Amino acid sequence: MNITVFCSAYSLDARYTAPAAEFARLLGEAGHTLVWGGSHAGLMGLLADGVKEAGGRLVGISVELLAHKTYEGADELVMTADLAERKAQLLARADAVVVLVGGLGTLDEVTEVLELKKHALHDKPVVVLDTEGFYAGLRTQLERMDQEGFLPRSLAELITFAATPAEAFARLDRAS
Ligand SMILES: C/C(=C\CNc1ncnc2c1ncn2[C@@H]1O[C@H](COP(=O)(O)O)[C@@H](O)[C@H]1O)CO
Repeated sequence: MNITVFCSAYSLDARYTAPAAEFARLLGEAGHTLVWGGSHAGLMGLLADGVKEAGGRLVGISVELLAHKTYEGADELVMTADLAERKAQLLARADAVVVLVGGLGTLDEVTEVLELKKHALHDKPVVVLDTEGFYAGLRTQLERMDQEGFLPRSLAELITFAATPAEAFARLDRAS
């Protein structure tokens, strides 16, 4: 499977990096392909290293303005003209989308994927690995949208939350 992962471009504390490394190992050992932003920066680089070391493939979707941060050693590298084109490619290449801890870039990517899913423009699984309850606030906000009639389909159809790398990985298996 091609698994698109959104995650932080920053170097983080071990309580965030360890579950990301574990998820990378699971992906690689299963022979999946990681599709990601194509950078060596922070958690993105750690993830790519882990998938590669465990035997997986890497497809990087980079963007002109961040070309200097490109990961060397991807099996395939796509250079896009702008962030919008990159987001479109990250989704187009995915069989499923996984969200690890991240900042505004990650939030931008996941909200776009959810908005497109809301409009039935795709139906790919979206799984959040909610390490350390990092996404508790986002989850609460989404649940309120669901409960108070702001969503055209149930939240459970749009996105699922996993507490551990193994749980996130198992959800991908069910998606294949
Ligand atoms: C860390 C720095 C620059 C590197 N920046 C990025 N490189 C590649 N991809 C990026 C970068 N910034 C955002 N992205 C995309 O958004 C997600 C990460 O953003 P976040 O704000 O860190 O969550 C990630 O999924 C990428 O696709 C500065 O030296």
